[in-house]
Amino acid sequence: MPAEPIPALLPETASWLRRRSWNAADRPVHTLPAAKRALGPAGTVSVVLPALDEEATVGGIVRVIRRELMERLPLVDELVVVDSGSVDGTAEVAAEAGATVVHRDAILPRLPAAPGKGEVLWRSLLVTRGEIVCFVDADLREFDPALVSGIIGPLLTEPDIQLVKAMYDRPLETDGAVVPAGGGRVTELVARPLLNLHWPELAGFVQPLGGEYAARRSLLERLPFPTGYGVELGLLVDALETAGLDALAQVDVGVRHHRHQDAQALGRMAATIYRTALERLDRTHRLKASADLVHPLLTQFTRDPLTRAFTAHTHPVTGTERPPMHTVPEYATRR
Ligand SMILES: O=c1ccn([C@@H]2O[C@H](COP(=O)(O)OP(=O)(O)O)[C@@H](O)[C@H]2O)c(=O)[nH]1
Ligand SMILES: O=C(O)[C@@H](COP(=O)(O)O)O[C@H]1O[C@H](CO)[C@@H](O)[C@H](O)[C@H]1O
Repeated sequence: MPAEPIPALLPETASWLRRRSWNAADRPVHTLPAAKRALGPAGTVSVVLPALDEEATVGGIVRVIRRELMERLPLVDELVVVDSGSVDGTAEVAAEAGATVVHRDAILPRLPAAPGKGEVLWRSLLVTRGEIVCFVDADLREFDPALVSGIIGPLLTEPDIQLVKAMYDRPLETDGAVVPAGGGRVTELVARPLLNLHWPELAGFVQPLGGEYAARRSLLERLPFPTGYGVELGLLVDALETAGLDALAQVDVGVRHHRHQDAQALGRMAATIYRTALERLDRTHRLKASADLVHPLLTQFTRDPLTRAFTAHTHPVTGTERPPMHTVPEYATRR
């Protein structure tokens, strides 16, 4: 029995992985201010933290960005926390740490704010000035400034790049227990399968739902923003359709520690993401009538223990099924 051929990524996705998947160390942070200066106004950078009840973590993130990427190295020009309707001390803590804090209701008041992360990311474009906009979640712990400088780097040095996603290990850390690479549950169970089957060009993204990504304002201002948790999948798919795969990139920035929601909350997130995907499948006519026209491969990533690089593993997604048993002749004569 000949061995089944090992399935592989789409050629353009494999090529993309070789040319557009980097490490933060590829662009040492001390070299970036010169690249920024050379760009002039096109090199201005705004960092935006969407924050809903993040008083426990937002201050630490703001302080590190200010100290490392505004004071020690002039990389970031403005640091804005958009308060998404917090009822805790998020606004006070963020302001005390040195961020500009804007409440979502103060932005475009003629349009009442919808609940959700995407809503505040969208509104942030109205109250920031940078030509490069970098989104960072406000629930991160042990925040490493490379999560910002790593994804800004390509936008300061590669004119053709328009959007850069961070990639990182995502340990699942709950109640003192740590499951290495256990995080990104909606990514692994919903988003990655959806993207692989319907947008296989994007199968090379290690963290398609990651909350740390940077993009040129000239791209972001042309894209719709799903107002809830569909924003990451929506922006990634729409950036592919608008700018093309070669305008997208990802950078390995190490590890990301964040607060984890429970399974019921992630179920609501998954439903929103699935709906966001369905709307785009319909909009771009990718929703194939026949199931055998979806791309039948799933590519997952693990970090190689020796090279420490993310390594792709591609698996077939079988869609075969058997006919109703009553149509099988032997069934009628069975004893
Ligand atoms: O309605 C919302 C929901 C979330 N967030 C922020 O968006 C980021 C990511 O949200 P969350 O941590 O809930 O998502 P997870 O990382 O658990 O998927 C965090 O900074 C949240 O404070 C927000 O601003 N408004
Ligand atoms: O990637 C995921 O599966 C979810 C949940 O992560 P965990 O399972 O709690 O580590 O987290 C992401 O998804 C959200 C929706 O796109 C983003 O808004 C978050 O920034 C991101 O952390």
